[in-house]
Amino acid sequence: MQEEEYMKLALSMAIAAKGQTSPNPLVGVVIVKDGFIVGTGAHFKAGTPHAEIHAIQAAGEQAFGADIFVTLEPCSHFGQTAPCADAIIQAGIKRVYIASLDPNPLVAGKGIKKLRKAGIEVETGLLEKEAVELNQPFFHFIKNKQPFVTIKAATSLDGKIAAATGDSKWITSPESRRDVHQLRHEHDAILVGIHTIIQDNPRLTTRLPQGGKNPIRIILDTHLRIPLEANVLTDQAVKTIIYTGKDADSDKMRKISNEFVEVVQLVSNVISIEDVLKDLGDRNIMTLLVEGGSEIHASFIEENAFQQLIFYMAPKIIGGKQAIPCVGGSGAQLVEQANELEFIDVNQVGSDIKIAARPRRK
Ligand SMILES: Nc1c(/N=C/[C@@H](O)[C@H](O)[C@H](O)COP(=O)(O)O)[nH]c(=O)[nH]c1=O
Repeated sequence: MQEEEYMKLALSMAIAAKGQTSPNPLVGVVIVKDGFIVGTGAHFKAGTPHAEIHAIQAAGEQAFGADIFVTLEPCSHFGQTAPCADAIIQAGIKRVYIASLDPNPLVAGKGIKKLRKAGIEVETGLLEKEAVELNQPFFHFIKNKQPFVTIKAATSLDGKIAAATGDSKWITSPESRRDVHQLRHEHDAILVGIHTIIQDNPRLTTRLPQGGKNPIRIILDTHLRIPLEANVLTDQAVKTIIYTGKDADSDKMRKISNEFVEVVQLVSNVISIEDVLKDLGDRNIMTLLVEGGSEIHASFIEENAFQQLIFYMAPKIIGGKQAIPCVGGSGAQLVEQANELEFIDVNQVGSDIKIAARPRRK
C-alpha cells in the first residue's frame, strides 16, 4: 500500500463515526510498521479516547519506529483526554503524516511543533482536500459557533413537496426515506416549522433497522400553536426544543414544558433564524438538519443560513398551481436574484435522484 492508501483507510474510518463525535471532529488513524498495518483507530464519541490513542494501544510495541497516518493534526492541549502529540512521542513513532490541520487558531500547528521538537518527521497535506471536506461541519462550527445547516427536501420532479390538498405521503421511495433516517442519525438536531407539525404530526426520530441516534427536535412555532397531543411533545423519544415569539401564551408554555420539552421564548415576534442558530450553537449543536416545510426552507434560503442542501427528487409530477412548492416565501423577483448554488453530488437512491448542493463559493 502507498501512503495515500493508508490515509484513505484512515479517512474511511473517520467517516464511519459520522454523527457520533459531536462537538468533536471525525478523526481516523492508521499505524504502519515495515509495511504492516499494526494499529488503527477512530474517534467514536466526545469525551472518549481520541483516534490516535486507540491506534497506539492496538499497535503496542510495534508503534516504536512506525509511521502514523492521521486525518487531523494531533491535539496538543489537555482537553477531556491527554494530548495525542505526547502519546505519539511516548510511543516512539518515527514519522507522522497529517491530512488536515486543526482549524482552531489557538491550536493550529502546536501539535506539529511539539512533534518536530521531539525529533519526529512530520509531513502535512496528504489527501488534505478529502480530510477538510469530511470535517466541514466541525470547521464551520469552530469558526462560527453555529451549527452547520443542511436543508433536506423531498420533492416531485416538478418541485412540489405536497399536493394542493396537503397530501405528501409518500413522494419519495422507501430507499430515499431510509437515507433520510441515516441523515437524521448523522445530525445533532432536526428542525421543522409548526405547519409540518400540524400537517404531518411527525416523530422526526431515527428509525434505521440497525438503530441510531435521535436528533434533538427543534420546532419553530411563533404563536405556540403546537397541538398538546403532538408526537414531538408526547413520545418522550428525545428532547424537543420549541422556539416561540414574545406574544406566546405563557400558560401553554408552562403546561407543555417538562424534562423532554423546553420552550425558548424569543424577544421578537418574528422568529429570527440567526437568533435560533446562535442559541443552538451555544448548546454545542454542531449539525442541524432542516426538514421543512416550504416556508421554513424559504426562511433559511432567503437568509443564506444554510451550508448544504440535499434534495431527493422523485420521478413523479404532482402539478397544480396550488400544490406546495419546495421553497415558499416570496421568492426571487428576478432570476438573476436567484440563490446561486453549485452541485456537489448527484446519485440514484431507489427510484429517486439525490442531489447535494451548496451555496456557490465566491
Ligand atoms: N413526504 C415525504 C417526506 N416528508 C417529510 C416531512 O414532511 C414529514 O413530516 C416527516 O418526514 C415525517 O417524519 P416521521 O414522522 O419521523 O416519519 N420526506 C421524505 O423524505 N419523502 C416524502 O415523500
